[in-house]
Amino acid sequence: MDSIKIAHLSKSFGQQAVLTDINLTIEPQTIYGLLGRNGAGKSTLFNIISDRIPATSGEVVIEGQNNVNNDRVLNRIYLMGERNLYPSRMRVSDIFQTTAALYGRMDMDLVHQLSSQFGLNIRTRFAKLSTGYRSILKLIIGLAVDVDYVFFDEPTLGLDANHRELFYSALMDSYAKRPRTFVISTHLIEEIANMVERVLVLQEHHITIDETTEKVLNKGYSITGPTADVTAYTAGLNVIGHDQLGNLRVDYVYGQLNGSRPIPDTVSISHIDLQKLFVNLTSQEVATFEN
Ligand SMILES: Nc1ncnc2c1ncn2[C@@H]1O[C@H](COP(=O)(O)OP(=O)(O)OP(=O)(O)O)[C@@H](O)[C@H]1O
Repeated sequence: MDSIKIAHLSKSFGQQAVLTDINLTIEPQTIYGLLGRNGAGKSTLFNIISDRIPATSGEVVIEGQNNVNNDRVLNRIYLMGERNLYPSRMRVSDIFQTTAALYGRMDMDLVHQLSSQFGLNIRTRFAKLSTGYRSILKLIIGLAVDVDYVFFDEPTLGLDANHRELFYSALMDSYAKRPRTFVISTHLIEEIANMVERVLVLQEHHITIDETTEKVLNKGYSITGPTADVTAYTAGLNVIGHDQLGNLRVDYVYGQLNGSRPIPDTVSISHIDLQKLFVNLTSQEVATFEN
């Protein structure tokens, strides 16, 4: 099994640049979280990888071959996108059958098991499904179709908390049985933080972070204490944001702390969660991304 290599990929819509010179390797058998603020270009990236829209320049190479109009390699990937591609009068059961025929391989036992667990009536016509059940239909396909790369674009849109939990556990079960790559784009960062092995952050048209989740979390710190002590301690560090409450200040740092600098008794240091880290990294006008 090969990787997906994205080289010098750029995409503009008219005058608006969305992706600029993206270089990225998506490895086999890895669960990724793709994080980016609204409008950052996550769906655009997914749509180009799956050849639903053309890139302005650059290329996507899947298992050694350029993806454009290449059914052989496009058949190795599945994109669960935002768009609803199915005819409104089509029944759920027919959508499953059609997709199975298109890809050649689908775990129909899993389809029926998940349909029953999610309470999805397979006799229903697509048009009659609620937003949540449209997501459920598409995520069942994403879990059951036998491909090497699955791209989930906002997979839990409209799902209640119970169904989101069910999806996460079904994904982990499926991954354990047949390891393959899942790239999950979501704004519910903390819900996927424990599942994802690598974190990708898309910001300012670029991939600014491509690291293991463990490394990313190890580099995120909050430094809390009286303002003067905190700012003295964090001077020269990569401070990505701060909170202020009266004289109490929290500086958020991404990267190395200064090991030789003594920590004042008044200051406490702890790691921060992925969501807090992401919010601070992407709330700046111009962020810096030190290693
Ligand atoms: N077909 C299109 N024509 C013109 N502009 C587009 C088109 N598709 C996307 N865009 C623009 O490209 C930018 C990126 O959109 P995209 O949907 O890829 O972002 P996203 O990161 O998936 O956002 P969100 O998290 O809000 O879903 C947005 O400014 C959007 O308006």
